[in-house]
Amino acid sequence: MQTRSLAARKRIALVAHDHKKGELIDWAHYNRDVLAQHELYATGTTGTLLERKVDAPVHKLLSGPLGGDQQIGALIAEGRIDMIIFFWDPMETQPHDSDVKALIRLAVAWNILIACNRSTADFILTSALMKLPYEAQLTDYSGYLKRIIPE
Ligand SMILES: O=C(CO)COP(=O)(O)O
Repeated sequence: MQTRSLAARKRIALVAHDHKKGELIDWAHYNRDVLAQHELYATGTTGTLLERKVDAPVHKLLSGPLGGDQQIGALIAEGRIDMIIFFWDPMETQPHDSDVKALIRLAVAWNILIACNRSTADFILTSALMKLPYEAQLTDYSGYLKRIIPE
């Protein structure tokens, strides 16, 4: 079984759509002491707002619609993100809906922790595993990679 090792210090990506930014920033401020123990990433606008409320450095990527969601997806595929807190807006279509879907898909494909609402984020952040190393089991894609493509 292939696994991915998560260190005690997790690499967490935080992302929120515009109507959900207030909720995410409020949640992050409330949990700032715990979040400061981890390595934080965020899409551009979310990251700028976060830095003011969380006493910790934030790796800011591009704004979501300009490629930030895809950058997080790439980091997931490279094994460089452990967890996403993604407060996406269920009441509004986004110009980059395909990117949002792709990001959620990669999180599932790579068995990444993902919270899409505040309650789930609360349960994840208060898990005893947040302070411990963890071996995440990965789906075996070798059959897919070795599939025969007729020439
Ligand atoms: O659109 C987003 C996620 O899909 C968030 O991007 P921003 O944080 O740059 O607003």
